[in-house]
Amino acid sequence: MKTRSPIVSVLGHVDHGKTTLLDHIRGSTIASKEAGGITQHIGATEIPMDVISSICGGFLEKMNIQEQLPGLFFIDTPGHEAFTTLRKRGGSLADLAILIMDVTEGFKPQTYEALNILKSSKTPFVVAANKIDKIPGWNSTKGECFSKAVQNQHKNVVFDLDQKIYEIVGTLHEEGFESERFDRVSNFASQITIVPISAYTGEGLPELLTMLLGLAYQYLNEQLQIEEDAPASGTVLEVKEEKGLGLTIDTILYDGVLNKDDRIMMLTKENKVISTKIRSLLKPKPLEEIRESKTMFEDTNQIVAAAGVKIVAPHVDDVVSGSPLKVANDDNIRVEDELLSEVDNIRIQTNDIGILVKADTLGSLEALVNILDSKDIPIKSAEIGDISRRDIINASIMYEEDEKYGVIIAFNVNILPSAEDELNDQNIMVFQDRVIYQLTEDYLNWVNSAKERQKKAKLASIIRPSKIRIMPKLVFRHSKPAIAGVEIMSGIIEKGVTLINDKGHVVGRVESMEDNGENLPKVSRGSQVAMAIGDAVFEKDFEEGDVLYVDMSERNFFAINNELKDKLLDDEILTMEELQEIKQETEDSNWGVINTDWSELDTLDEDEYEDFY
Ligand SMILES: Nc1nc2c(ncn2[C@@H]2O[C@H](COP(=O)(O)OP(=O)(O)OP(=O)(O)O)[C@@H](O)[C@H]2O)c(=O)[nH]1
Repeated sequence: MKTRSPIVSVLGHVDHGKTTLLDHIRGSTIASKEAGGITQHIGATEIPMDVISSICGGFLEKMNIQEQLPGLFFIDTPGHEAFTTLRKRGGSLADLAILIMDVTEGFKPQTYEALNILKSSKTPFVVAANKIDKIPGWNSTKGECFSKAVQNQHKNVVFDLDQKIYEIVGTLHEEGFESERFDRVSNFASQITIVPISAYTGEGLPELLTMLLGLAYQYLNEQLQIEEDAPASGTVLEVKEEKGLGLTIDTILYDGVLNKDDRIMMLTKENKVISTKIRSLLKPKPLEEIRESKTMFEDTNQIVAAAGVKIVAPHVDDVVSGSPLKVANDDNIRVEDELLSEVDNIRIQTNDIGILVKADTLGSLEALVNILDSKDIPIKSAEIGDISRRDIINASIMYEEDEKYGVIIAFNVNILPSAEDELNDQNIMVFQDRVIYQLTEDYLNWVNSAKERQKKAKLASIIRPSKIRIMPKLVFRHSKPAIAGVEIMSGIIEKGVTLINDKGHVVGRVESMEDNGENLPKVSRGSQVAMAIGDAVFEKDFEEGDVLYVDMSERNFFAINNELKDKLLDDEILTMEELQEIKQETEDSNWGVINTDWSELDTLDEDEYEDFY
């Protein structure tokens, strides 16, 4: 057994300083070469303990931390959001995390997202409140520990910083975490530590690294014990083409040992297990040698966790980023089962009806599905890979079931050209964003605004009460259609409505209304227009001087009562009452008496809705 370095990932919003922090940590360690320097891995950087001790000065002793760990192993997060969701068996690939934020900006969408991911993967983390040197009046000293640097500041500057820290404490509290500035933490087991730093000047880095080590000692004892000669386990970061080498797999090993002649198993985008034999194991060359030889990598025969390694092997085209990687030299079936059970672990509950989800890696798919689940958004299918024509067709089938599920939520994937064409022909929505949590928000906002739009459309289609009078001596045409001069006596009348007389008989449908040669779609009280009434015959269906009412169904009547009544004018209300009287006398003595709630209308399907109108 040996203790490996804890794997640390740096998460945070765009531009809040992830790269600068990692660069600074690397930079300071390169500078302190005599202390042993760093090991550059594929996709990661390892800082040995003696280097950390030299950066942290007396802090480690002060914290009473024994030097038991080989160092800290930082995954190179920047520019690759999917890293935030890399997983290993039973949780996140990272054992520890730094949640970094710009102290002058506080929480931003990706900060919330990172926090959610840390919460759901239960990864212990430290908050780095970065860019303290940007606080107006801050007096920087390169590489200084925060505890000393803060003594060099004017009291107003310290006050400013504290205000900002307390805002972060407040937001963390709302998100379910108790936290404090590291030097005021009373209980390390229940409070998250916040370390003010500048990734730029290096201020506060000693404390940041010390706090990480503190977390490692507190939480990670067993997790870090590995068997040095056990077959390796790892997580695939990326499959990528490398000049002269073909397809290679960048992998982080978190357990065991990988040998050059090992056979390995990984998962494909289709969740199938592939088995392949390693051709070569590569690690980065030291910087000076890269300059001389221009080749970036060197061969190695064996590599022990924790480590980042580039693997050259055939048949790896379909391997998915985030896939587990395992050595399978003898008991292939067992290893295959283990891999498949990892996929099952990503518990994706699918429904008959729901949205489609696409993501680039197993980890990001899992994170996305978890967030959608927590918001009770049903998922029809969740898959890795670009959006294909088949996805668009499947989403359009869902659209037929329910408009709000005719949707694809996609993280870090592209729309294939053939799918673009199909998409143009369909009504479905594709949501794409680099922030997982933003995708869910956008989708929910869209669903809500669609509901609002539907409601507005329903309101707009309610027929309003209105009555008209056929003016004497102004019947211009007797039939097909009958055309007469009319006066609008109440309400607003729209083209297309049906008119009835005071005996409840249908007179005809308003085909058009005209005034001074102008065609009018709707006309309001007091106007006089020439009205064409289809199917009506003068002196059979209506006479000069007749008062005619706009006809409506009983449900429309209730809809007005429930939704529009306070918007009606007195004369319109009167017209409603007159219409009700006519209906009660001619159709049903209870017409318009038993009210049905409008909200029921929201649950009507299309046919019922048509019926209603
Ligand atoms: N003043 C100051 N600027 C900083 C500090 N840390 C980072 N910056 C600047 O902020 C900008 C963004 O920093 P990055 O390190 O690239 O941020 P990032 O989080 O890696 O950004 P992405 O990789 O795009 O997500 C750069 O211009 C940095 O120089 C800091 O402590 N102080």
